[in-house]
Amino acid sequence: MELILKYFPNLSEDQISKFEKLEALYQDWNLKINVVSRKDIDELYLRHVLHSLAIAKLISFKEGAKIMDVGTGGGFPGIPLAIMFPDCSFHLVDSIAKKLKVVNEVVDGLGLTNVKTTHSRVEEINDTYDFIVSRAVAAMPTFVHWVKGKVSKKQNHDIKNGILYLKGGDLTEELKDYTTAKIYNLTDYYSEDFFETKKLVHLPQKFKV
Ligand SMILES: C[S@@+](CC[C@H](N)C(=O)[O-])C[C@H]1O[C@@H](n2cnc3c(N)ncnc32)[C@H](O)[C@@H]1O
Repeated sequence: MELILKYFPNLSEDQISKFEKLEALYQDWNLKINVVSRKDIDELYLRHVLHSLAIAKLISFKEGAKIMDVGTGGGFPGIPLAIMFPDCSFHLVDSIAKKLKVVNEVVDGLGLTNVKTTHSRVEEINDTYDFIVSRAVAAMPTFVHWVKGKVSKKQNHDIKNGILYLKGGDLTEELKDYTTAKIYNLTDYYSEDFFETKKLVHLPQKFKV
């Protein structure tokens, strides 16, 4: 938890309490339904919570913003972001029901009221969002295809609506067709070795003018 406060020192008491509760909730639920690897559970705050919150280093979602987390798995990056931005609504989607069982239990355990979950492939979701966040789900061309038409055209933020994707490694090849993509190195935000190769990609939605 000190790790979170190191980078996000202005959390409210309620946010601190929710972040603190995450560890016990995931430890408990992960024993019943394995959604997070053993090694990752031991380093939950580094590998999952802080990593998810890299998005909050780039953007402060405004009150009322709608965000979808595609392929949320055990709730990342959606749950840490929902704690960080209590005035925004988060839609966490995954195609595997047992993962969402864990997410729903964690959401209930925390008393989070700004999270909705749907068991579905994202292609079946018919709604629009200010931002679509994700981590480790599909290569960018596939992902872009899946979420086409799901980004709202009404702009309310300092950066353009679109995709915010947490990715690792060399992205040159994967992003070569996306000339508007902006890549942020997580080492600009965090000093831990874990983030050395990690990146956040912002792909603004293209709009006809
Ligand atoms: C490697 S896991 C990543 C989970 C989580 N985002 C994380 O970083 O811990 C990929 C997740 O994407 C989900 N997924 C894959 N394709 C999907 C699709 N088309 N629609 C919804 N979820 C999908 C899988 O069920 C799986 O839970």
